[in-house]
Formats: sequence, structure tokens, C-alpha cells
Amino acid sequence: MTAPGERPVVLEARHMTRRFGGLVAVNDVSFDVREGEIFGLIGPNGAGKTTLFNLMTGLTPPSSGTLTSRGQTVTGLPPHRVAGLGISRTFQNIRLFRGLSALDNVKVATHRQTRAGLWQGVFGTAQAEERQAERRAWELLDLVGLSDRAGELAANFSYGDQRKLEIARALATEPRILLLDEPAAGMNTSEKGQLTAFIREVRDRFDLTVLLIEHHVPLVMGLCDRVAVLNFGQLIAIGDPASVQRDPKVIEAYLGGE
Ligand SMILES: Nc1ncnc2c1ncn2[C@@H]1O[C@H](COP(=O)(O)OP(=O)(O)OP(=O)(O)O)[C@@H](O)[C@H]1O
Repeated sequence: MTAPGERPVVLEARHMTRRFGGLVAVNDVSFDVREGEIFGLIGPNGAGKTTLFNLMTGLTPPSSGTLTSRGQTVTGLPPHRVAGLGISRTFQNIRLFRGLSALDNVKVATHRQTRAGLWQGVFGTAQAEERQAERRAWELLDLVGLSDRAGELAANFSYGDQRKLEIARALATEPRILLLDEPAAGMNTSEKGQLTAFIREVRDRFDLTVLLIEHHVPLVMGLCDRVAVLNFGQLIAIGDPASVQRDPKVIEAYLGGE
């Protein structure tokens, strides 16, 4: 088996910067992510974590700097093109279709992957694709443990279950790289406990690279292969969880903010 440090780099962030007026939310951030890694992004409130995810997924254009994935430039592409490169995400503020069922929320995302167009209508493949989308949506709901509630409106789900539904929806686009923005937020203690095994299972089963923003420190430390720490937009530490946790700059950043 290839050692983690020898696996190919799948994301290269170089000097990524984003200014909002006079505020530098992300300041000259560079790092690599390797295939199959579970890579954590932590930092105090307002450190720039979500802005960095937004830069990486086309929601916010960078002021300067680049992100490439397997030689392809990601920065400058709109979100759907970024998704087309196999980079999918969930959101800190959940973005489900609250008035649709759990099944339809996932199905809508699988549809983005099916080849819509004239030819499928002409050759009558639309129904087959519809059935395939439905089958895949059921599989993904099963994976996140929600298939017995497939017909319920997303709005009726607990916060923790909505997060799981968001993960199912992100997986429906068949990503190679999955970005999770605070996956444990709103989950109860037992759900948080199960999340580590779940994220590992998803990574292994779908052959994914996973990046996650998370405030729940035990989850980050127990789950991530490497952790990057942002503070006031700057990358102040990167490495394995134990060494990052001991880093005086990281301790200072967290204690200084209390
Ligand atoms: N669209 C925007 N316009 C102006 N300022 C913004 C915008 N988005 C983010 N910011 C600012 O950029 C900084 C970084 O915010 P960001 O949400 O990325 O931090 P974060 O680390 O994700 O924080 P949290 O952990 O609280 O979610 C904050 O000062 C925030 O107010």
C-alpha cells in the first residue's frame, strides 16, 4: 500500500487571498492535500475557514492566488464547473430544499450527473436514467441511515439528520473530493461519536479525499490525518493532529481568543 506521504497531490492551494474591503479574510494561504487524506481545517471564529472553502468551491472568487486539482485550475470556475471537476461540499448553513422529501433532495443532486439532453429523449433513455437516479438516491439514503424516512420533508428532520442528508446529497454528484463544513454541528453526543467511523467509511467506500472544517476538537484529532490551522486568515500551522495540538502558535491563537 502507498504511504500517505507518497500519494498524489489532488489539491494545490497557492497564495490564496481574499479581501473584503479592508479585511483580509484569507491571507496568502498555501497547502497541498493528498489523495485519500482526511484533512481538517480548524481555527477560532472568524479565522477564514468558510471563506477558504468558498474560494475552493467557486462561491467566492479569490482576490489573488490559485487552486489547482490534478493540474486543472479550479479558481475562476463557477460552482457547477467545480462540482464537475469532482469537488463537492456541504454547508455550515444547511442548504437543503426544505419543502422536498429526503429522497427528492438526493435525487435532484444525482440528476445533475445524468446526461440530460435531446438524445436521451429521442432514444427513450430518460426513464432509465430516472430509475437509476432513484436507485442511487435510495442507496445513499441507506448509507446515511435515513432510508426509512425517505418520504419525509427535509424541513422535518433534526439538525443532525439534515447534516447527514446534506452529505448524501453531496455524494450524489459522485465527487472525488468532499468538503464538509462543520459536519458535527447540531449533532448530539452519540451522533458525533459515530461520525468519525462514518466519515472514514464514506472515504473508503467512495475512494474520496475529505476536507472538513470542524470546531469539535476530539472529532478533528481522532479523525484527521493532517490538520491546518487558520488564525486571522493566515495559515499558522499544518501537520499531524498531535503536533498541531502542541504547537505554541496554535495554543496562543485559541487561548488569545477566549
Ligand atoms: N461576504 C463577506 N463580506 C464581508 N466580510 C466577510 C464575508 N464573508 C466573511 N467575511 C468576514 O471574513 C472573516 C472570516 O469569516 P469566515 O466565515 O470565513 O470565518 P470562519 O473561520 O469560517 O468562522 P466561523 O468559525 O465563525 O464560522 C470574518 O471576519 C467575516 O466577518
